[in-house]
Amino acid sequence: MRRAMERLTRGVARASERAMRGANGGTREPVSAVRAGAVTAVVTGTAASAIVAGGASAVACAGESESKNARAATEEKSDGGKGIGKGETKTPTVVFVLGGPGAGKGTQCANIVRDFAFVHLSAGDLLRAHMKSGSPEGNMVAEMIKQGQIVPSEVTVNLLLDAMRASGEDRFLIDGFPRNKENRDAWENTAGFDCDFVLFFDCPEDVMTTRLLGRNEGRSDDNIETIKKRFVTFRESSLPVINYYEKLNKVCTVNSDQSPEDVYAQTKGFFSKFA
Ligand SMILES: Nc1ncnc2c1ncn2[C@@H]1O[C@H](COP(=O)(O)OP(=O)(O)OP(=O)(O)O)[C@@H](O)[C@H]1O
Ligand SMILES: Nc1ccn([C@@H]2O[C@H](COP(=O)(O)O)[C@@H](O)[C@H]2O)c(=O)n1
Repeated sequence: MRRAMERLTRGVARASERAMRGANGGTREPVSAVRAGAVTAVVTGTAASAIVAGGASAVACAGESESKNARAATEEKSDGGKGIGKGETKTPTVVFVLGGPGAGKGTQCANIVRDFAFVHLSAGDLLRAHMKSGSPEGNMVAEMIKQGQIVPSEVTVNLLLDAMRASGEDRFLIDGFPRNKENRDAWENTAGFDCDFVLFFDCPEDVMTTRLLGRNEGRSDDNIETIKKRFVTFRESSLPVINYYEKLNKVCTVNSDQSPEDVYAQTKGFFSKFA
């Protein structure tokens, strides 16, 4: 684990340099990854799954209650981890947790942590803590969050790696990451291992809007103006990432337009192999 983390840290500087050359806060993702007709569906409030290409795979994943790819990854890991990463004998288990703003990612991660041996790392929480530093970089992060924009990957990946290292653990729910292609590239170029699977909470925008406006945690981005911007960022930059993993049959989709209990009943099925 330690060697994997040291390698991650070395690699992140190189990847960040590459990513930062073209970084613009999350608008570089090709919208072509999203099916054309579906964009309208999202604008009108249809659940995001309507625009994720390869939806059949997601249904298959949900129907199985355990991702085929997650199982395959576990089988590889139980074989000493050979073939994962670059000569590492042990790699962390990572589940990326994605979904629109207010879809319920944090709420469900808390449930998973209670019942399974995972560390929850929220990219948004790490960035919010970082912005309180008052440093120039912290101020930049504060402004980008207020505008609903995606912070350059160098910042986020470093915060995640530091937190992973500090935990001393080897199973992580990484919530709200990767949020765009730049995030994903930075991860791929540095980690040397991919996620086991992506847990995608799918929820209509009108439902998410109501939840965010009722959250009442004093967040600078839980206001209607920023919420609209966050939805645009999600559609344009984050859904293509889900599309990408969908094509790899790695997405486990949960309909999060249900009570928290019902959402969790569906969610925990994907973690049975970790019990
Ligand atoms: N299934 C649900 N039904 C109703 N309310 C919910 C549900 N899940 C979460 N909430 C509430 O909605 C709000 C947003 O939930 P949460 O913070 O978990 O979402 P999130 O996806 O992590 O959001 P963000 O991406 O903005 O951090 C919270 O106030 C939470 O209590
Ligand atoms: N990978 C990420 C994750 C988050 N952000 C910024 O933080 C904001 C809040 O994120 P939540 O997951 O807590 O909703 C988000 O809108 C982004 O501004 C980011 O840049 N990169």
